[in-house]
Amino acid sequence: MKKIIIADHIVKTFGEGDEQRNVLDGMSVEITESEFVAVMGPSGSGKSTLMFALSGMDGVNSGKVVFDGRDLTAIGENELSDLRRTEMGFVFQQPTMLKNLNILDNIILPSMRGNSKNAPQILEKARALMKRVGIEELEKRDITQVSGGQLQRAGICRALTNSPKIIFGDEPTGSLNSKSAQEIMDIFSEINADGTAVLLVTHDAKVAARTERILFMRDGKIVSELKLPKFDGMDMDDRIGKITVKMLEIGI
Ligand SMILES: Nc1ncnc2c1ncn2[C@@H]1O[C@H](COP(=O)(O)OP(=O)(O)OP(=O)(O)O)[C@@H](O)[C@H]1O
Repeated sequence: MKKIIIADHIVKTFGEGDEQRNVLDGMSVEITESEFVAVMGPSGSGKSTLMFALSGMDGVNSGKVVFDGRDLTAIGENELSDLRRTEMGFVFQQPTMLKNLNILDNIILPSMRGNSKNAPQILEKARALMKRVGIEELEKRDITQVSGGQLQRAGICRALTNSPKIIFGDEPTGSLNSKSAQEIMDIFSEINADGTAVLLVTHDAKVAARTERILFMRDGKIVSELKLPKFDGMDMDDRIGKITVKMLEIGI
């Protein structure tokens, strides 16, 4: 299978002088096309920093990140931001949306930038996605007039409107109740089943248990990983058990 991301001995340093610290400590990782991956680890172990490095949202001090054949450490900021906009999707714990735009306009805004000639197709895609995640009735609503789960669904539609090759999620279910979290994970599973790679940073074993490879981080390194078969909707307890045992084994 083709590798969509190859990160080779990446180092990311924060702080200066005595405070200087390698938050990513020369780590390497590869993500395959259409993989469903979770990154777990204690607070401060570098999970979000890794996600920022793999997506080119933040640079690295040394090492290389190759995304679909392009070296993110060697291309300019404009090319990088185009690449992020067109080939990657991002979902955060709290979707940042503009208060003066309705849900639909928030969803299409990033895809429209520099691409207004494709407005009809973008609109069509956005509406199809909204239907798929069950928020088609909400397109005219203000972002303050929907629930957290509905807003997160809108965030996922926004991330998918450009048909990215990978979705990065940083604690995407972190602010949702367990029913909404479950529904959002169903959506991520479907997106992945359609062939989009999904990489989720999470503290939640229930979220990680839906994926097929879990990377465990500590002190800026991947210290272990766990592979799981595709989730069949039945074996949740067993998967959570395996993750818990692994975490105990490696002491995180
Ligand atoms: N811009 C920054 N400047 C200085 N230090 C930073 C910066 N961003 C992150 N750090 C530090 O790097 C370390 C790793 O942060 P990161 O957010 O990647 O951890 P994490 O594993 O995602 O943690 P959490 O689970 O709490 O979100 C932390 O000690 C954090 O304080």
